[in-house]
Amino acid sequence: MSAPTYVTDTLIAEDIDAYLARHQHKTMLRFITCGSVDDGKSTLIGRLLYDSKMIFEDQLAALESDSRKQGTQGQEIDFALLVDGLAAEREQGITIDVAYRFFNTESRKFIVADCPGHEQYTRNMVTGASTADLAVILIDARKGVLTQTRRHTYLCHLLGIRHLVLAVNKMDLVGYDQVTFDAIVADYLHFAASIGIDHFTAIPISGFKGDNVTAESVNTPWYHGPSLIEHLDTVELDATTDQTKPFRMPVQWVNRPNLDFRGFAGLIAAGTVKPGDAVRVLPSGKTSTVERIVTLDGDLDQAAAGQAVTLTLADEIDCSRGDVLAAADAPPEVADQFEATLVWMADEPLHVGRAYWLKLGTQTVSATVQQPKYTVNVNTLDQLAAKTLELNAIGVAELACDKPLVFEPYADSRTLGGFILIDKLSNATVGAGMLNFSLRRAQNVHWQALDVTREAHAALKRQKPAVLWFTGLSGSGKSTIANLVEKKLHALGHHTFLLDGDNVRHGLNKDLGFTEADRIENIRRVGEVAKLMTDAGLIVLTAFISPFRADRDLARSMLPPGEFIEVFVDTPLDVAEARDVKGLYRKARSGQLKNFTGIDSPYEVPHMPELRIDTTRESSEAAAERIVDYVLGARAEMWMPTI
Ligand SMILES: Nc1ncnc2c1ncn2[C@@H]1O[C@H](COP(=O)(O)OS(=O)(=O)O)[C@@H](OP(=O)(O)O)[C@H]1O
Ligand SMILES: Nc1ncnc2c1ncn2[C@@H]1O[C@H](COP(=O)(O)OP(=O)(O)O)[C@@H](O)[C@H]1O
Repeated sequence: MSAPTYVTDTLIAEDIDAYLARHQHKTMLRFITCGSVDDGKSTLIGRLLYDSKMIFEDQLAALESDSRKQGTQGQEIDFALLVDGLAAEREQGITIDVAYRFFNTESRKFIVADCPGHEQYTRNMVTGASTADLAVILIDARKGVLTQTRRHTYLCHLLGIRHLVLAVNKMDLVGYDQVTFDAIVADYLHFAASIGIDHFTAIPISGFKGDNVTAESVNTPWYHGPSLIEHLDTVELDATTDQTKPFRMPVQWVNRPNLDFRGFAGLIAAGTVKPGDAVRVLPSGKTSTVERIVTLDGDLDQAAAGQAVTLTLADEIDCSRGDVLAAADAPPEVADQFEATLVWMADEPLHVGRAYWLKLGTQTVSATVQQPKYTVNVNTLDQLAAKTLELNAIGVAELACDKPLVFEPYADSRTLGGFILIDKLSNATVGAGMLNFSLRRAQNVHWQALDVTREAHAALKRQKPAVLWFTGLSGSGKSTIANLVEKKLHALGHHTFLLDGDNVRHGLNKDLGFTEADRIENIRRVGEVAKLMTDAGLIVLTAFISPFRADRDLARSMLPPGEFIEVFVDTPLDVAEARDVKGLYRKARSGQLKNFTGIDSPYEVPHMPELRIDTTRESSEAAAERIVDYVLGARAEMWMPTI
């Protein structure tokens, strides 16, 4: 095989338009390099960049002088310096973030993600691997297959990378010995097969000397396969494979410049599409026919996976951002409960039962994750029992969404099976996940349409249902005020029910304690019960500390707008502690009671409660009056009962 010719120009050397024009016909391969510092990952990438002349002259000059200064490779160029951009990283000798580099050959453009090798950077590696077509797993020929080789391979496989290259590096240091190479390959083959990998390409290389990297090496006459760059240049791309699958296009946005044109724009995730093809809009299931395929360069007769297009349909059907257009006869599934594999990416662990935003392509829903079925020890691949997922943990759990998702298992489609979880308050990405399958549960349990509706229940009681959600520290006055409010409402002929923390914890929630996870579950259940009670037409009062904002917000989200009234009983800690109605603060201070709210367990104050009661200024009686006025006042006037 002859080595591909490199493109020798650099970006600054020519006009950007000419550059783009010259490269636009090229296909793109995204790949990731895995291995630890000592395996020579940065050196290898540095060499690929250097040999493809994708380094600017000023960088080159700096590189040569840096190489001499650091003296890591004698008088020779240390390619790793080119890649290990961060100063801290150079000092520590580790690659800490995902760095993306670009280079190209005559036929392909490449984006390489240089991912850190250490276990504490699993999340970074997952980020890089999730979009890669190929992974280069580097092994030091002197060391062979190590724990981290197995970990990286497992992660790459988990993240759906179909092409694996086992680059046995530093062959120069083992005298280019074939026996060493063969033994490593046999060892790796054994492991790869055990986790379901059926093929990989093994190449003996020296990133430092250049053997089999960008050209065949004379030092390995026993090796007859391609050099690394030849392999990267010819390996089949995911987009090519995806074209043979049924058509799918998540709708990115609806293009409606005037009344005569309505197009659905998106990136085709799989398959091909032609005018005249029957398509189905999901989740609604409505069908239509493709009329035109519009692009900036004019209409197309056909488009395929990887292309960004705008489709117009023959019928005026509902379709908006987040919907998926698919082949009418082979649509993806729609479901709201799944088993998924999750990678936890936040310092704060997963909160079982808490609602997160789940973003899958253009679809966003609210989702809760259940206790993991197990987590995977990424070094031994053992499955372990776990209550939650900590930073960098990988686990399998069930999750439930508040709305159906159009999806495919991740193994079939990264686009329709891969998702991220976002913390609703901080907006930070806390996890990444892969949908494994839908749970039939959701499909077989249908909402039962009740003849006596919630409106009918409420109308008979002549009241607008509501949840008065009292929140505040222990001893703040929640129970006292809620009791008074209930008495007043009752006296006025209203149908009410008070759910009190102490009482519910003796029955429905007697299995729960005061850990963060248990409090989340406590509030989730109370939210569900309160919602059912409003369905029955009641005015519900709840008196729980409910210390976490996200959980109160979840309870709020279960109800129609205006029905959830958050009452923040705002009593400073020192005042509540001085009252110490139940003697619990004293116990907490003396260490007899752990996880006590305000002492060694947090309380997140509401940002925008409907009502705030400062019990140091307002008597319980006055507060109760004010709350009753609010519930029966402006809110109620707007409401006319209908049966
Ligand atoms: N560790 C710890 N922290 C806080 N509270 C404790 C704890 N242990 C027992 N108790 C008693 O339980 C009551 C709070 O239960 P809640 O269900 O309201 O708590 S939470 O909403 O789940 O946080 C609370 O009642 P109130 O004082 O009425 O708030 C306490 O009496
Ligand atoms: N303005 C007020 N509102 C409510 N409670 C008050 C007020 N002032 C003093 N208290 C006293 O504070 C204590 C609150 O206890 P409790 O209602 O059981 O609180 P929580 O249910 O929040 O734990 C009661 O002893 C109550 O008499």
